[in-house]
Amino acid sequence: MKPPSEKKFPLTAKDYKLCEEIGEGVSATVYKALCLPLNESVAIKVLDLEKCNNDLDGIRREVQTMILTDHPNLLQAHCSFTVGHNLWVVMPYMGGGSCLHIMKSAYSEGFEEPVIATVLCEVLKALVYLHAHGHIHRDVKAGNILIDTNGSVRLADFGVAACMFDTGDRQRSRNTFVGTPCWMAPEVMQQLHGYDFKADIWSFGITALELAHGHAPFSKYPPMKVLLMTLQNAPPGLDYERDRRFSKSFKDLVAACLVKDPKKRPSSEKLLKHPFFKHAKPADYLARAILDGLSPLAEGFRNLKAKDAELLMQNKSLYEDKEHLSQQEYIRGVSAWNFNLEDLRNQAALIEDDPTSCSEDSSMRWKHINGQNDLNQPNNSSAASHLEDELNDIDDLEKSLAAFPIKPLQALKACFDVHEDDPGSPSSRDSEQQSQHQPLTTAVDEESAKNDAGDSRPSSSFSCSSGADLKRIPSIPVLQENSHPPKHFNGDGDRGVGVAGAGENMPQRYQMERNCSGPLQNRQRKDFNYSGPGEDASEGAVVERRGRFKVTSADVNIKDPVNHANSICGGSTLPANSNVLTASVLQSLHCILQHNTIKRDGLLKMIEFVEQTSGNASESTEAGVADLLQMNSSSARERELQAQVIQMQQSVGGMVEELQRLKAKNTKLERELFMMLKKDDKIPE
Ligand SMILES: Nc1ncnc2c1ncn2[C@@H]1O[C@H](COP(=O)(O)OP(=O)(O)OP(=O)(O)O)[C@@H](O)[C@H]1O
Repeated sequence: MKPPSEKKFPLTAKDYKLCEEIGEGVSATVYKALCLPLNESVAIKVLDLEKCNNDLDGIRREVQTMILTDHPNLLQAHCSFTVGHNLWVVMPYMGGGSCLHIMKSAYSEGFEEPVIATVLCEVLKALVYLHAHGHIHRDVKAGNILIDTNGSVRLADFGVAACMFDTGDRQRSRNTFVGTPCWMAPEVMQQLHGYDFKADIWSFGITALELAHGHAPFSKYPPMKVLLMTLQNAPPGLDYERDRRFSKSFKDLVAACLVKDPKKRPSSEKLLKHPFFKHAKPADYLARAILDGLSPLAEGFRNLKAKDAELLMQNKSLYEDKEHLSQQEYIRGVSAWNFNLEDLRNQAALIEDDPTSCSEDSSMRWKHINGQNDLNQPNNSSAASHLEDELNDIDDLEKSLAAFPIKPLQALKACFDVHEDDPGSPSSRDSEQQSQHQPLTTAVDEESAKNDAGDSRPSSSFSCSSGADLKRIPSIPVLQENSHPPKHFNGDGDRGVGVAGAGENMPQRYQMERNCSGPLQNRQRKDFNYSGPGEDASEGAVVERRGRFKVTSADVNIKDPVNHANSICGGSTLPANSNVLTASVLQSLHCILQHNTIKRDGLLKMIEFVEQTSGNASESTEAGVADLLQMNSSSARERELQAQVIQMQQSVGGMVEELQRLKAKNTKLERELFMMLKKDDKIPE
């Protein structure tokens, strides 16, 4: 319970003087301000209720939680009120800014271990308090860890906090998809059985990695990829060469938090007893260790923004291509994005449409498929390398199909249907079942991932939608006035609320455009070509976007080994040294034959799989299929799955046609070869 506030913060905009911009989030801009009657510096978070994607409940919950909580490590709001269509949340000013801000300003490689231990220990105390009071924070990350000039640490941003005691409709919110993808626990992504405070422990572990490296794992990837990697890969950790500088206890702590099964993660209370926190130091240590020498917050923020702008301009002149530019913005901004379901859907739609190949580590795959590596030798004909590419495509295809019935996809489908909030969503299959389909893992290159992450704070908002029903928000009371603080903190968000203040002018916003740089489809399109190494060791495959959602034969025509071989042996004249030619053609033909055999096998497997998936639904005892059947037959999800099966069947048809075409070419080539050999035989005569 929070004691009544001694100070009464005014509830009208005219009592505050907005100064510089000090931060920008997905849905808000934060200003340093002066509370005139109290002559006190404050931070004011200005949320545009018309633009932001939050619902009224979410906003109200954030502010209520911020006001009601009372813990030295939680950022408590002084008060809030509406100003026109904006909500102003008045908070203590934290002069050091967020850990993310500090890292971007001066510690792009992350902090030293004692700093990390100190920060995390304070954050964990806040989590212990929140969890004990029935709250899940749901957005623990460096951007939400604020540091004051004296080094004190507070966890901020209750924008997505949920109450574990909620029931009924509000409980449903814990079966929905909230948070920022890189920090999001697998069970939050899956939404199969809801989640609890252990989701914060996962985010806490990711935050530990973020503080250690300067960026969160997978932060360079688009949200969809982050989802798939989080669900399918081994949890990230401090396992790399560059992590040698960290102690065993730190590595242990991270490993304890980043366990996929939430039941196996420790509670916040238990975690606080972890030996790692013996390294934690008093707050003033932080002030000395990381704040000394940093420029004032507003100036630092301006510099970062200018850097961002410069980078964007550079990219613009480099690429001139808007889509590519959007990609760059996207990559830089991903760590600050809140997850937006609509965009995820858009990404999924894009995945279905995008025919570009995204092959990875092709040589590995070739070996995997072919069981030999001779074609990878440098001397081999280019036909062979084309073949290799094609084989990779087939492998993608097989991999995609093999992965189709497993849990992550179901989970993602569940995500798309989030609004249905289906409690009977398909239950998961174990990862062991995945493993039988898992193709070879890609080699990892964390350093390159790190370099690519860019880590510049975006100037951006990603998901601004006008949200028709939000129009009513300003007319609805938002927050209990701080002049009547609640007597009890019982975790119930349904308290009476009051509105104060209205219609004051907003200051001129920093004229930098926010990052609403077009629909995600456009941003993503080129990124799909990215085939760089993943950041973390994988227990399963890094999922190919294209293959995961739609199997097409589109790529088969891109590099046609048969045509290539044709170009070697075709034409009306024969080279002088026909024996050499014959040998090379023979080699090519051998490759083609081999390729066709493998392709045929791939097709057979695919046909078999599609038949199984579509044909035995009624009798299947397989968990995934049975789970699907539990769903209402008229559900949108089932229809979607059926549509996918049909799509796959069509793809199979396409592949069969393609195979026939290749076979015909093959026969023609064989005939030509035969003729050539015959001709060769005649030469001595
Ligand atoms: N009280 C504060 N004092 C100082 N700086 C702050 C304060 N609150 C926020 N900031 C700065 O503003 C940035 C944006 O904060 P904000 O809470 O608006 O994020 P958000 O909109 O919730 O974004 P996200 O969704 O990414 O968490 C923070 O990362 C921090 O650098």
